[in-house]
Amino acid sequence: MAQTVQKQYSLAEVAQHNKPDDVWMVIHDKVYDVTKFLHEHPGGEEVLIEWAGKEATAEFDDVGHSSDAKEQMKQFLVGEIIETERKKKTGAGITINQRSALIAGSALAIGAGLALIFKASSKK
Ligand code: HEM
Repeated sequence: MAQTVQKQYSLAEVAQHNKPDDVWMVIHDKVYDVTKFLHEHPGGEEVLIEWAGKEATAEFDDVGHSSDAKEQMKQFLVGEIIETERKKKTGAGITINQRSALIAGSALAIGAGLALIFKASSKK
């Protein structure tokens, strides 16, 4: 099947679909219309309504949705976020996952601290 060009939406456009009878959301820079899925969502309709019109990537990932869920969400795909507003930049920008940067930073700081302690104790 040929790759179709996805419709481009701004975050502001998605934000207008924020009512219980019109629920869009952004997950990994893709736009989903989950209005018809609300009643079927195993995690309940409330969470979907709560994130209506919003960027719900972190929340979606935090649940640890199954590959079945990821397969299922494809049928609700209506487009993608315009390139300038995407979290994951392609081209000039780099992908920064702030959480993993924080973890890596802390690990580095702990490592440096331990190295100092070892250095100090080996001087004795
Ligand atoms: C298109 C979007 C979504 C689809 C297709 C989807 C699909 C599913 C499916 C199939 C499950 C059952 C468990 C699994 O297979 O992983 C599930 C559970 C769940 N989902 Fe979603 N989901 C979507 C978005 C979201 C969002 C945005 C949130 C939170 C803001 C959310 C929160 C939950 C929760 C809390 C559960 C229950 C987990 C449990 O009981 O252990 N989902 N979802």
